[in-house]
Amino acid sequence: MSIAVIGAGKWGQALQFALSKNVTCKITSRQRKSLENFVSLEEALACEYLVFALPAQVVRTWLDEHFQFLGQKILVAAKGIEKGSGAFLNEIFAAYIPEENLSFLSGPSFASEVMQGLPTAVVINSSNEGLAKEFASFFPSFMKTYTSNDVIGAEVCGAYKNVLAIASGICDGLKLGNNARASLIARGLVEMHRFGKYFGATDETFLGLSGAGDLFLTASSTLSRNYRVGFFLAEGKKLDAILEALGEVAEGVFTSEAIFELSSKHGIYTPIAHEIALILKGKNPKESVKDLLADS
Ligand SMILES: NC(=O)C1=CN([C@@H]2O[C@H](COP(=O)(O)OP(=O)(O)OC[C@H]3O[C@@H](n4cnc5c(N)ncnc54)[C@H](OP(=O)(O)O)[C@@H]3O)[C@@H](O)[C@H]2O)C=CC1
Ligand SMILES: O=C(CO)COP(=O)(O)O
Repeated sequence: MSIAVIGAGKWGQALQFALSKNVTCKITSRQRKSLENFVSLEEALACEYLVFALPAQVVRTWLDEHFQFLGQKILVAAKGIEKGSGAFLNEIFAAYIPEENLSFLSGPSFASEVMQGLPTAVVINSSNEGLAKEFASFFPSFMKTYTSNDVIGAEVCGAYKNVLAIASGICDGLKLGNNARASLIARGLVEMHRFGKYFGATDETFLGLSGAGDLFLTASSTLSRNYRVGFFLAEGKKLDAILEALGEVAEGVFTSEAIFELSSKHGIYTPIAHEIALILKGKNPKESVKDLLADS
């Protein structure tokens, strides 16, 4: 079998590290990197299995410009909802790849801890159970893999938790305390569930690794890029400067806009995500706290 990771960022490198414990895993990226088994894009695309670790917002353009379906089996490792269109990643990929060849990775998984071989549990989500189990079999023993057929739920959880992580970072940056952060995360889980159910997600996904697990991880750790964006926003730093200094993607910034658009269009009550979108547009975080506390 042959497998390649597309996108040699933090997550792509971590996934290659993990997969290489069991199989020879190639990797390719826009900029050449001195990594073992770094190959050309053409060689990567010729592999039977592909793992996409590109930022969600660039996926559609990348597929348009580079992808040719040759029967490859796909694991999408990105987390986000496309701003502008409000498209989930399964919708974007479905335009290029048959559903039975598509799977999606979710769950609490910081790249930096995977790179240390620390115990991690993830979920591989697909309508094709056999495909999910195939990809699950490639992962090493320190990564416990579950499978699920709730693709929508996994995608909503992976994307929405990034927005809630920004909210949690703001909470801590404003020094609002542990009560406030716990309440915010709990109410955020309710809101994420409400949003996901509207699009057909399954209840238990939100109580598992994809939902509560990834939310608890990302909303309570400075390892999260999204949490750090929120923390620095609360300190009064400008978003552009924060992202420049971060040097890595913070998907919640873009997914926040997508959720704002989708919730407004479909009339879904998502007050926390709504306030994060307003804060990212310049609203004073302290005003958002007052408005959330006043919200009935
Ligand atoms: N980091 C983590 O802990 C985790 C991240 N994820 C998700 O994985 C995805 C990638 O995140 P991560 O790897 O951390 O991000 P990074 O910012 O570390 O890396 C982004 C990667 O995407 C590539 N890239 C960026 N823009 C383009 C473009 N326009 N065309 C082609 N390639 C592009 C870059 O290529 P190059 O370097 O060659 O320029 C880089 O390799 C995100 O959706 C994230 O939410 C999921 C779980 C954990
Ligand atoms: O998705 C992640 C952990 O599961 C990574 O979160 P950040 O993108 O906020 O760093």
